[in-house]
Amino acid sequence: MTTPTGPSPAPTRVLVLNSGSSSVKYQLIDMADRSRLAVGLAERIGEETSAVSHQPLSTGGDKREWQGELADHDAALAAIAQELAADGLGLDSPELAAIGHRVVHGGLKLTEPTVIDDAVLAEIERLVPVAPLHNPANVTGIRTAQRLRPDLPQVAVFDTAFHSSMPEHAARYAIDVETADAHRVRRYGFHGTSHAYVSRKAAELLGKDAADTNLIVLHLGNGASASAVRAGRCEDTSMGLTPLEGLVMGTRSGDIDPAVVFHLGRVAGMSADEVDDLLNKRSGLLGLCGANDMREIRRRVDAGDPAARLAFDIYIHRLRKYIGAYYAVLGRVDAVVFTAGVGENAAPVREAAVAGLEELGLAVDGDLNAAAGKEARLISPASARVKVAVVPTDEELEIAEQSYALVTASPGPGPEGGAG
Ligand SMILES: Nc1ncnc2c1ncn2[C@@H]1O[C@H](COP(=O)(O)OP(=O)(O)O)[C@@H](O)[C@H]1O
Ligand SMILES: CC(=O)OP(=O)(O)O
Ligand SMILES: [Mg+2]
Repeated sequence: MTTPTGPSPAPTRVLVLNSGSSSVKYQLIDMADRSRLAVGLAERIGEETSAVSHQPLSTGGDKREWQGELADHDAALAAIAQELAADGLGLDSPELAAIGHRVVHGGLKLTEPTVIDDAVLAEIERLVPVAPLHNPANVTGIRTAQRLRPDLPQVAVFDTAFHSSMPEHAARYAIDVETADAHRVRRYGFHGTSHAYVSRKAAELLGKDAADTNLIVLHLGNGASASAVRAGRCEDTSMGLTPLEGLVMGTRSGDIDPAVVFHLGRVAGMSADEVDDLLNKRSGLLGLCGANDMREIRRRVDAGDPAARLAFDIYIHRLRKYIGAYYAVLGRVDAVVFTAGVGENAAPVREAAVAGLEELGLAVDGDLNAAAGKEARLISPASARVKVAVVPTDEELEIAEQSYALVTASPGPGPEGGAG
């Protein structure tokens, strides 16, 4: 057999950046075999105690961790680039095919993975007011990556994309249509990359065709959202115009009577920005009991702390309301699926979320639920009519898949493919 000679092989690696308000999660993935070459996290950006943890998986090297000050996202990306370069995986590598960015809000126009140009970046910036915790960090991540590799396609994959299939009766608020349309006030939904990925994996786990599968997907991380998925399409989701609506989250209130905002303005003299800050950053589990990490809340619940107990109960009550609502939206449910940090790890949350719902065909098996695992798995008894599943999300792989597919897509019939 001869070794073919000719041009060097096309690049197959994608660097995925998931920039949050104070952190950047990243993964370098080789799409030739979907292997992770490196994964890492820069956190507490903007504080003196910023930290980077980097795991070079391709070399089998040990995890490297250090603390120091990363003044801003620019500094964080420079540190990430340095860590990658130390393993011979630097951003200057000719093997990089694209950088894929998680972008939280794409609005009405950006509903597909998109190669970022000036107009796309301007649109992501225009949407900052409706994703104030997320889009600014996404913009910084994109700008810095563009500066480091101006020649490389930068691809945006939007959290809102999967939910753009929502029917109008789920996407619209019941407010004056002209006002809503003039200001594009409607429900967009978020965490869509996760809901899409987890829905596909859940159908596989159930051994069913996605086209014949109805799911309630519960993405419970720091931000949290539920979605009703019929045949692989989103029919409703709990987040709305912004990632504030819906479930109780780490620091966000989720659903409240909108009149709370006017009331606080009138009786507490709070400005719109102050209420925004209250509901996004000082509410949810943190506002209720002073902690937003479910592990700490469970420890305190087990120790008999009443504030933690009430916070947990409020969190669960809201979750159960959405399970009931989406059961009714879908009519028939094949599975309730838990994912993200809390959903994948917190057995007491999963147990409490479906406790007493046997009449709806829902139950968890105590042993299966308690067993830790990294794989997609069923935790309902074999006899359950509606399955309950834990499916680890993988937003980074999904972003890499979509970015790579976009930059390697055939541009249409060329000289070889044409009728000639
Ligand atoms: N073993 C665990 N038990 C309970 N909660 C956990 C566990 N591990 C992680 N979590 C929760 O997961 C949350 C983070 O989830 P994650 O999906 O990583 O969120 P995000 O992507 O929004 O940062 C943490 O705030 C923590 O409450
Ligand atoms: C949209 C959103 O809430 O994202 P995260 O959970 O990463 O904060
Ligand atoms: Mg997340």
